Amino acid sequence: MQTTPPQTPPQNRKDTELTPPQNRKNTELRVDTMQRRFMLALVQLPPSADKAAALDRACQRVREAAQHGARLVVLPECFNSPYGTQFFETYAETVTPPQRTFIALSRVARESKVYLIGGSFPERKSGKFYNTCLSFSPTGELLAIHRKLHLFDINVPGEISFCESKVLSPGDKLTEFNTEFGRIGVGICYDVRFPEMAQIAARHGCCAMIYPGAFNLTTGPLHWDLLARARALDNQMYVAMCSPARDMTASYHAYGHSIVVDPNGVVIAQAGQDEEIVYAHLDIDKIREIRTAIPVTTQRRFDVYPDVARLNSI
Ligand SMILES: NC(=O)CC(=O)C(=O)O
Repeated sequence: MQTTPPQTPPQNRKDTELTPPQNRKNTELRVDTMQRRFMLALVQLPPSADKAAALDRACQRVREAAQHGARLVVLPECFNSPYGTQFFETYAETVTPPQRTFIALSRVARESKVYLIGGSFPERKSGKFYNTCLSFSPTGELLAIHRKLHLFDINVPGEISFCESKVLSPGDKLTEFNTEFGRIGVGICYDVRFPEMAQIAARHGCCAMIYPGAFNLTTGPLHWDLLARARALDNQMYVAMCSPARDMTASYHAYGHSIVVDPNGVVIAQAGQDEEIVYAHLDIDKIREIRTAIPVTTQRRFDVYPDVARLNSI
């Protein structure tokens, strides 16, 4: 985690540098310049063991989303590798130097002129492995690297047992970046279960929290929608979660149902279980309206309980 306050003004900063809360007016939406309405697309792709084919298909669908007017496009968790600890080392790539996945995502973001939150892929770095999401600008510039902070280690007896930490290491920082629509926070899948991340992003002025994710047939029906709605309502911000499509022949059965929730906690777009692109208009003014009507953002009692954003100050 970064410990010294960055000097660069937020609008000129690119990636994961976060202004410490004490230097910023909390709860202010970061909409300085800006375009107040834009289209988000979640690309729900089928899982594939063929990395090159999956990457091609992802790029093709990003172009399609851009042609439909999307300005921010999101891919699913592990979109070009099977999701399983036995696969991560085989499919892993480096970010430095950039390898195939980085190069293809950067190129398609540039060619399609979209912001791209490139799902995730297994990353190899200094002898360790991470579940990593790269975000690119419409010029193909790398804006942010998010390494899944909370690893998916669960055991629901008789249902599902998964232990990402057998192979993966956790990331160690929060991820936000600026766009002309507003500031965007990024997490990966299991990260959505940890409300502090979204809360901090909201208090840093983010308009949306975006999670590439791959829930399963046990936790998906139970928690997927509920978590997306909870993070959105608690923080009066947009929340989107982008899943792989379901494939019952794959080793991991993803839930699907990619979802976009508005700052009232209302689901405004949702996929089924198959391959699909879901579109939603995000309206920055709506956040302000909702926060004005039900002003919990400014009614917090930090005199009684601590400001979590300060506790997690980076
Ligand atoms: N796959 C994940 O990281 C998380 C998940 O499936 C769950 O939280 O449930």
